[in-house]
Amino acid sequence: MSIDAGIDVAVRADGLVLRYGRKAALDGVTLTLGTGVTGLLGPNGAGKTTLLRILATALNPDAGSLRVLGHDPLTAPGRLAVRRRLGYLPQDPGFHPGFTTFEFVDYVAILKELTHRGDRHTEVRRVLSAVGLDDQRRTRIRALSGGMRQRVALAAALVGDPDLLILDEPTVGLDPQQRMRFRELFADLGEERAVLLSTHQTEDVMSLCRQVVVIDQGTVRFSGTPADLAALAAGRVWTSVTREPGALASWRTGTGLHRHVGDPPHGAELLPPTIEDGYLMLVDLSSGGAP
Ligand SMILES: Nc1ncnc2c1ncn2[C@@H]1O[C@H](COP(=O)(O)OP(=O)(O)OP(=O)(O)O)[C@@H](O)[C@H]1O
Repeated sequence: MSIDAGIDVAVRADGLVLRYGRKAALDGVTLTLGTGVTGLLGPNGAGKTTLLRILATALNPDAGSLRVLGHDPLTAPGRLAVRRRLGYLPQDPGFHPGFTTFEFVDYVAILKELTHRGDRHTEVRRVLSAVGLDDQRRTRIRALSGGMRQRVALAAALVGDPDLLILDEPTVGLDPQQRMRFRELFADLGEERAVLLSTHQTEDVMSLCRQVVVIDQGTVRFSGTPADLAALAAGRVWTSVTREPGALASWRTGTGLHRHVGDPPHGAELLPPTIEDGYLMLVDLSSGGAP
């Protein structure tokens, strides 16, 4: 992909601010996204959906500058150019429950300016097949399970083979087999384009993402590789038979032993850190904590 004046950059955001009333949901977010899958982690209310909506041109920031696919989405022509090359899976896709799966994705394809009926229907079949919904084309959306609806929403985001995919919690509600399938799909998609996905699943980030961005209270707390995120907790994860009240986080695992993240006592039995441990070192646990 060579989108931004020959540079492999899909998104360049600088100092994005978005306020709801007096509360800043984003308080100066700066980030760069290139080809590959980037995971966006953060506690509930951190500003993930707000950021994705701005990148997807559904919301204008109050301050800051933005380039998406080489265009300025804060101008009308720039916004149109971005929308033509963007796939967006919002948290609430606004399904019409009376539509069949095919009708809904076809409707999205019409909005995406696929005007030739035959070509459009071929594209709709392609994306439904990509998400494993060949057999549900004629099923009404109201009759689909939550996980299947999620697949319909992803199919809609894939219409037109976009250069940038913005996915708001795409694996929510999926069973482990489907999650694995989605990971394969995202990894394939990320080979040639930029994919940004927000998630609370740290395993998705570990197994899939080239880059991970952590936001908390509207600011970027970390940007780097998943391995670098895990490394933040190196030497700070340990196990013992008893609970440690002084740890940042401490829980009894299925083996009966306790796992702790924080400052280990002298002589503690250290464990290799996961990205969840690194994440716990970053976010303010009093604000909610879970990724
Ligand atoms: N339309 C709105 N009006 C007022 N406040 C809002 C609105 N949308 C979001 N907020 C607030 O902005 C902050 C960021 O919300 P956002 O939905 O971006 O967080 P998030 O990281 O996506 O959370 P989650 O993980 O729970 O989906 C939260 O404090 C939220 O309450």
